[in-house]
Amino acid sequence: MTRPALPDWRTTLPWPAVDVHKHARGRLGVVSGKATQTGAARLAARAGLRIGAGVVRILCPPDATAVIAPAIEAIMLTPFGSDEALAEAAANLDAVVIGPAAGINDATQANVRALAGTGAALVVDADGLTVFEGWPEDLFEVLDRDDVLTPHEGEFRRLFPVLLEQGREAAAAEAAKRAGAVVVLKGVATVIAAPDGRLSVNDNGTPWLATAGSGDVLAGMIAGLMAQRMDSFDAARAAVWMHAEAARGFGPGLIAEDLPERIPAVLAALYSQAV
Ligand SMILES: NC(=O)C1=CN([C@@H]2O[C@H](COP(=O)(O)OP(=O)(O)OC[C@H]3O[C@@H](n4cnc5c(N)ncnc54)[C@H](OP(=O)(O)O)[C@@H]3O)[C@@H](O)[C@H]2O)[C@@H](O)CC1
Ligand SMILES: Nc1ncnc2c1ncn2[C@@H]1O[C@H](COP(=O)(O)OP(=O)(O)O)[C@@H](O)[C@H]1O
Repeated sequence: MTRPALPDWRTTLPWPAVDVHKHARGRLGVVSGKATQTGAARLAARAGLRIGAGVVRILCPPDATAVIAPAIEAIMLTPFGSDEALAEAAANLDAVVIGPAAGINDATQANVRALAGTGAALVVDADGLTVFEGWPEDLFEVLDRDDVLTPHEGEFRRLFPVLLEQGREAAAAEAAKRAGAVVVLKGVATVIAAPDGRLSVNDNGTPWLATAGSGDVLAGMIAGLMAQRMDSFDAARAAVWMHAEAARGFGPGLIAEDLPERIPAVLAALYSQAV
């Protein structure tokens, strides 16, 4: 029986070395929303841990601490009370997710800016994108080329109001150039574009992913690979493919909580094909 061709990013997937320790496997942070909106961050954090980041920490507003603490085990928790405190808490992180259920308010904008000033590579999703509707340049000017934006089409239009008229691939390519960052335009066939012109269209999507919180899981998966120092474009391509493969493996009845639990099977299949 012939095996399906391995995805070309497979060779750069981070496998742990024999002498690795948890900090060397990558430190990931996920910014949570307020006390009533913590689920999205917990989904992203769990996905980041499952995909191999060695240490995962949720950074939360102080009021969310009592809600999140009883709902996590391996994941750690640090409260922050201001954007400066957030940047301090993120100082030694390799990658950070901000946006899922973060809140559409000035604090989220300030938090994105503060994180952009740290050494961490960013995945900006959901509210972290929406808060820049009307002034996207304020976001683009603080991004680095290894940061990743993960809009669905609604969020994409908020930052790039007319680009989708060119078609999804051209729109994503132009958006990546304008943003100076990797753009993951989510949808049936997710388009991944880098500011240097690299572009990829994912081919294993499944409508079982159309369920609340699945994008939060994807953000955590991408950032989890970036925390392990995978190139951001490859991390996005790999995570989008594995996210869909996890959903396909589960099938009917899938909810976002199921996705992180399917990641080990997807990773194991990739690993066994490679050895
Ligand atoms: N467990 C949790 O805690 C979860 C928390 N979450 C958090 O909740 C917050 C609000 O989330 P949300 O879904 O209401 O915001 P958002 O996606 O902007 O939708 C607003 C409008 O945008 C549009 N639109 C949406 N999708 C589209 C698409 N693919 N393509 C095109 N258009 C699309 C659509 O407009 P319509 O088409 O209805 O006119 C829709 O009504 C946010 O912080 C999020 O992170 C979620 O992550 C879920 C799990
Ligand atoms: N019909 C579909 N076919 C394939 N993938 C889909 C479909 N609908 C949604 N998805 C995927 O599901 C995820 C939804 O993300 P998002 O809209 O941000 O949801 P949420 O904000 O609830 O987390 C994205 O990865 C998107 O590509």
